[in-house]
Amino acid sequence: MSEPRVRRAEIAIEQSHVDRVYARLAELRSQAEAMRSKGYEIGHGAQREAVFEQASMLFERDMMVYHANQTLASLDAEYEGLVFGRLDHTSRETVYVGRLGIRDADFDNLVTDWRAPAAAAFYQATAEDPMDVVRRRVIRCSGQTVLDVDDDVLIPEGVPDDMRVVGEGALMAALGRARGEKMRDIVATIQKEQDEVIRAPWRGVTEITGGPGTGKTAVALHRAAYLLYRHRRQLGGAGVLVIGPSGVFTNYISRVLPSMGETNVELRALGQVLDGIEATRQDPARLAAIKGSLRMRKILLRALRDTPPDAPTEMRIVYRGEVLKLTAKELDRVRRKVHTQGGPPNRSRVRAAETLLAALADKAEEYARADGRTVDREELITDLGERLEFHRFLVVWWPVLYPAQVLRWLGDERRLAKASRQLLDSDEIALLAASMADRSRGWTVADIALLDELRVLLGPPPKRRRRQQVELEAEQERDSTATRGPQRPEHYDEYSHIVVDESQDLSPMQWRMVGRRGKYASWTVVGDPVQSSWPDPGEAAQARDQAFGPRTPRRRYTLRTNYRNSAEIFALAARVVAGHAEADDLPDAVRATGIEPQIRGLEPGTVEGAVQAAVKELLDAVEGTVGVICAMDRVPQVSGWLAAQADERLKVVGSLDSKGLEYDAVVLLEPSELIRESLTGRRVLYVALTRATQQLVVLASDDGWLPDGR
Ligand SMILES: Nc1ncnc2c1ncn2[C@@H]1O[C@H](COP(=O)(O)OP(=O)(O)OP(=O)(O)O)[C@@H](O)[C@H]1O
Repeated sequence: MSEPRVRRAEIAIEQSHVDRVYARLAELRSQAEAMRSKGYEIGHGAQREAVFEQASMLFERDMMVYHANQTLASLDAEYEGLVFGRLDHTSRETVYVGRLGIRDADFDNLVTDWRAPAAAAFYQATAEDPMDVVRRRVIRCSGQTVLDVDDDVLIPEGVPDDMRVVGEGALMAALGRARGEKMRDIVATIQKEQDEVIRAPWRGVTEITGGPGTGKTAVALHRAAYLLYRHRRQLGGAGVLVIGPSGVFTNYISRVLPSMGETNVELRALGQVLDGIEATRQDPARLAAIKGSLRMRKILLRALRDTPPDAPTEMRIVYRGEVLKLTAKELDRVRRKVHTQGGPPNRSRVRAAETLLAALADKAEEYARADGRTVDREELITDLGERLEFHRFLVVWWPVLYPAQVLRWLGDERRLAKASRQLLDSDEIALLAASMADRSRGWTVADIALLDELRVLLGPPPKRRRRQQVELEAEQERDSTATRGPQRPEHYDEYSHIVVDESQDLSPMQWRMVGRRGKYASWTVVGDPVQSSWPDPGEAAQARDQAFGPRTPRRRYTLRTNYRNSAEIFALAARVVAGHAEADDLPDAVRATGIEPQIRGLEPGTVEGAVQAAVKELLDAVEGTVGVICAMDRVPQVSGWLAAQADERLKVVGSLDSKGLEYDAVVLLEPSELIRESLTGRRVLYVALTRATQQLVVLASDDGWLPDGR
């Protein structure tokens, strides 16, 4: 038979299996729906029963409805193809591999879940170690239709006469395909080195390093899905948290886990870790470096111990006809005493009251001594402690404090200077105070870690005040940022597994924030030191080690193949970062396209037109997305230039927000500006240069960004 006829025949064989799978899926769906209705019926019946029976029935109903809903959610998830692989073993047994495991009515496997041990050979078998697999087949579907098949023969001498082999290069075909707005899963083409990381043991810390495009993010997400499948009992309850650098990024990766049937993983950007607030704005590099450094912890601690701006500066209270007066200095002494006894201020109210009463008693004794009298301290303390006026004073002098409020105090330069003695210089103080004083623009991503630190340092407000806190913070955010409904209202610390992507960029304060959520967790940590935009890696490493805990075992994997960029594009990126990375840190790009990246000079006054022309050209040249990457503060201007080019495939992003993203084609505007705006200049430029899969146009008015200016 000719090759096209063989291919058609093989596609037809796989189509008949895929049809059986979908028919069975429809049956399972209606069973799940029936179970859900039955669950609701039990609930209705229960209303008429005795209370204890009602409770157990309601529980049963909840479980049934829960399970039915879970099943329906995973059956309904959007997939590009439920069945994507097939293994033919030497024993002639065949195993179909897919996103879910499905059995027929006789309990025989129709599809094996990709995460099950029986599917491991799909990813791990090689010609050297074929694991009894004669033929590995990738099946490409659109909806329920098989479009193509692609085979690898692992034991050529084991191919039986009636087995046909079609095509080659499922991976290359997948890499060459156009990119959409959201990342796709890679279950059908996971490579062996990646599979090893995905299936690594769940305990401890698994570190994944590798250059751009090596699949670190894809691997980390598939690992989350794998771990939940294999260790749901240990990990499912407290849940899995995935932390990404930005909301744009979490949105980009949001479809990967649902497409594998996992809907219970929480994705959060660094600006969204704190419930109720969503920060998207980035600070300029110098300011971000101050806010992210460990010095801030001490500054915050000093700030919250300072006298609140509205606190009264004097106390007067009448006891037995005599005015007892505490001056500002004396009140400060009392405040210091309460703080030095430790404990978060919101939990130290009672101690504050006791210390204040003791100071009043001291004062009364001091007056009495002068007149040769004595004072009954106990009586004084009981009497004053029960007075309404005393409590009225206490609530304003030792108010319940909220993180947002204390952080705003630092907008007062004098107060900040006091809190940052010997920690910040005067320029840094001016910069930080100006940022905290500016209420018009809401919080930045770096502020979230500070708010979280304060949350812990201040301690929880009394219960009835918590609602007020949410309202206060919401009110402060209303103008500039959107509020999110709290998903996990308390118990922040209970995630069982945390995935941190782009971990090279977490500041020490962000590591503290994330570490707080993983006190008992195992970790998957993804990063590439060469792409780092954080200026003090030593301090960040220290905070990271603390987040993991001192005795947590670690294992490290390095991925070395760049699946994203064409070899031509990556060669330019590698040249630009050469002096800032060891050759061993740079991956190999596997796919050549024959299209070199273009570098076009810009003359003054031609920038807008040049951007518009390059964008138009690239939108015509590629089928998928086109990204325009520029310096962070240029984004509004460039978006304005492209407002008329209404095309959903076009996105404008600032350099820092381009982390982790990818486009079919990229226009990179003024690379020297990217270097200047960041404290780790070339590394950020390297990130921007490695976002394109097919075509790259660099528009530059100078050559300073190229090594040797060439
Ligand atoms: N085995 C694979 N099969 C198909 N596509 C793959 C495979 N591995 C990686 N890719 C693709 O390569 C691209 C890069 O992957 P990913 O974004 O995970 O890389 P990364 O290492 O996180 O990159 P960066 O550090 O630049 O953010 C994605 O489009 C991903 O789907």
